[in-house]
Formats: sequence, C-alpha cells, structure tokens
Amino acid sequence: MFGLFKPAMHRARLPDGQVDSTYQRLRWQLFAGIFFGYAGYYLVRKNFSLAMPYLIEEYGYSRGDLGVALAAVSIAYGLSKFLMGSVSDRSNPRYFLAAGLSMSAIVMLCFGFMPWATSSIAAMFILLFLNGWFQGMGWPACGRTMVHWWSRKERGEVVSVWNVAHNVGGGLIGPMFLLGLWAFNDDWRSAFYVPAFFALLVAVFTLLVMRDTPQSCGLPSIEEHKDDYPDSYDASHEKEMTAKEIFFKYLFNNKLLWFIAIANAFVYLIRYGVLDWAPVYLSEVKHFTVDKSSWAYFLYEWAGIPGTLLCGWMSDKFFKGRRAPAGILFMALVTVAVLVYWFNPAGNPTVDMAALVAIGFLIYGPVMLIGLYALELAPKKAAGTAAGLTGLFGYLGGAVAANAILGYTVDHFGWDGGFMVLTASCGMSIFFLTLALIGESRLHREKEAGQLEQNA
Ligand SMILES: O=P(O)(O)OC[C@H](O)CO
Repeated sequence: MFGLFKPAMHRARLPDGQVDSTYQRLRWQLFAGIFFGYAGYYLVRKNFSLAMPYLIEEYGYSRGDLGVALAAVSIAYGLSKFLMGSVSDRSNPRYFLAAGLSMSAIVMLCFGFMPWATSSIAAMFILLFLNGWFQGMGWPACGRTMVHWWSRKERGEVVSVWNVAHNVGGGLIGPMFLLGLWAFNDDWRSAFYVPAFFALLVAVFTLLVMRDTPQSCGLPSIEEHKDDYPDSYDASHEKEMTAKEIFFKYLFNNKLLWFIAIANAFVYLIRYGVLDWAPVYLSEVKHFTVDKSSWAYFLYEWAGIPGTLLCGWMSDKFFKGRRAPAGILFMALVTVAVLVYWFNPAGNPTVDMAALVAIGFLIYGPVMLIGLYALELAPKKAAGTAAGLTGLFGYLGGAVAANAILGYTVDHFGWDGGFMVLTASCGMSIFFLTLALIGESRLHREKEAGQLEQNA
C-alpha cells in the first residue's frame, strides 16, 4: 500500500522468556490505542448535528437542506468503511488510524474557522462527504488490530468492550459543546473546533501507542501464542493478501458474510430510525418537552454500553462463541420493545422512556456482534474488508433508509406506517441472522463429518 501505511516488517522472535510479558504489555497498550482512538473518531463524527440549530437560525437553511448535507456522512462512511477497509487490511494501523482521525479533525477545523465552509449546502455536503470518508478509516484499523492481537475465544469480550468506545465518544460531544460555549463566549462554532482539538490529541496518542502485527514486534502469532486456531486456519493466513485475493477468494463467494451484511442493513435501519426520529416522534405523538426528549436521546446511547457488554458476554459464554444466536435473541427482544414504544398510549412517559432505553440497550449488541461475526468469517488479513462490507450495507442500506424511507413513510402513512417499517425490519434482521445460523451449523457439521472420516 501507500509507502507510509505499508504493513510493518516481521522482526526476529524475542526470547521465549519475554514473549508472555511483552504480549501482555502490548495488548493493554494497543487496547488503549483502539479504544480512545475510536472514541476520538466519534467526537468528530456526530458533532455537526449540534451546530444545526444555529445554521438554521443564522443562515436560514431548511431542515431538509441540512438533512441532505448530513446524508453525505452516511453515504461516504458506508462506501469508505468498505473500500478503505480493504486498504486497511494491507496497512499499518498505527499510521492508518491516526491519519484518518487527523484528517477528520482537520475537516472539522475548516467548519470551525473558515466561513466558506458553512456558506452553502454544496460546501457542507463536500466537506461532510470528506469527513465520512476519513471516518471510514477508523473501524477497519481497529478491527485489524483486534484480530491480530486477540484469539478467537477472547474476541467476543474484547470486541464488546472496545465497541462501547463509540457510545463513550458520541456521549461526550454534548458536554464538550457546553464546555466550548462556556470557554469561547457562546461561540457555537466551538461545536466544531473543540472536539477537533481533542481528536487531534487522541490522534497523537494513537500514533505513540499503536503497533502493527505481533510478528512485527518479535512475537508469535496470537493463534500460536494462545493455541487457539479458527476452523479454517492455515499458515497462509499470516501472509498479507492482495486486494484481488481478498475480494474474490474470501468475500464475494462468502454466503454467510452476505447474510449478515443484509441483516446489518435492517439492524441499522432500526438503530438510526429509532434514534434519529425519537425527538420528533416523542414531541409530536407523546407530547414530550425538548429537554425530556434530549434526555431520552442521551439514555438511548448510553444504555447501549451495558447492553453491548451483556450481548458479547452471552455470545462467548452462553452460546460458546457463536454470534448468530445472541444476535437473534437480542433482535427478538428489540421487536418487543419497538411494539411497546409504538402502542403505548400518550400520557405514559415512563413507559415510553423505558421502551426507548430498552431499544438502546438491546440494539447495540447485534450492531457489535455483526461486526465481530464479519471479522471472524474471513481470514484475519481480510477482516477489515469483511467488516467493511457489513458497514456498506448498514450505512447505505440502513442509515440512509432510516432517514429517507422512514421520513417519507411517516409523511404519507403516519407514524403507524413508520412503525410497520421498523417492525418489518426487526423481522428481516432475524430472518437473515437465522440463515447465517443455519449456514454456519451446516459448515460445522460438514467439518466434523470430514474429521470423523479422517480419523476412521
Ligand atoms: O457504526 P460504526 O461503523 O461506527 O460502528 C459502530 C460500532 O462500533 C459497531 O460495532
């Protein structure tokens, strides 16, 4: 890949006595890098929404215009998570993660300090598109790190703990904005430059702590170190792959990966459909005040933290490392919570709030599991591209539809129509996760039968 991002060369193996301690130290160091790194990405992903009321008031933009500009982030992010995911699979995450974050922060600095950046919808669309593109460099670089430094049996827990970084980063934007308003004489543009400043600090931190593969630090592969090999593992999985190999050998013909990518589109339709429309639905139908809806919005995000951890833990311990069953269980419960949120009559705000928090608690588990599942369905040198494919479906199929299709449906068929779309999406996500589960069980059976034949 580009010179700067080239994967780090393998180094001579450290003496056996140093392997354990070096692995342990580096894993803590790298986890800090990807956790704070990804939280940093969310600081400059979601902050544009905070400036929107001021853009409407000061520049007279309509909600529709700003919605179009905002869609640029989802479109670019979905494409980039996939395409830059493939670049990331052939890149050193130490530089890749820091570069994406720095570029994203620079875009936000443009919004903060350059008046032309907010002078037209076209300018905002282009800048937000660029931001979405740089944002797509975050997840795959973190994914590459996790699959190289944690073995299959450990991954459920590590991915679920890492995954809450995005709730932490997303949740910090609000307080950071208040800090900016206080420190910079109520300048609303601080919504751009304050998080950008912190994101740049995080980028420097990641540059200092991140490393590439264990072999580039003189260590054995994680599979050898933990004696924990995936079903289809062979020595060729330690070799960096070409884009052609990744796409044609491991992606396009991987049926299970396609099933979970389609499931992800429906999961993201619910994730963003419920979240983005909550303030409007709650005020129009349930007569919530603005401050109450803001709290509901905040609680939805933060309820995702314990929910994600529980889901990852259950999938590791309860379902023995299988991802689809936990995903199906959580999506079935999401369906129940969506129905309560829909049918609860106005005047019972506690039930509405509880239903919304329950959806937040439950939906982020499947969001995380699908990413993790994708990492596991491809060899580790193709993991970023595999996760990127699910992101492509999640954002281009789910997030964009959550805004466009849901808005259009509610306009023409009322909120009942909108909730029918959400409920149908729950059903479709369960359907595609079930197809993945059936496919995976068949593969396991074939493998076991093959082993029995060999032993006979
Ligand atoms: O929507 P993304 O791509 O930022 O991913 C969020 C979570 O990390 C999914 O695992």
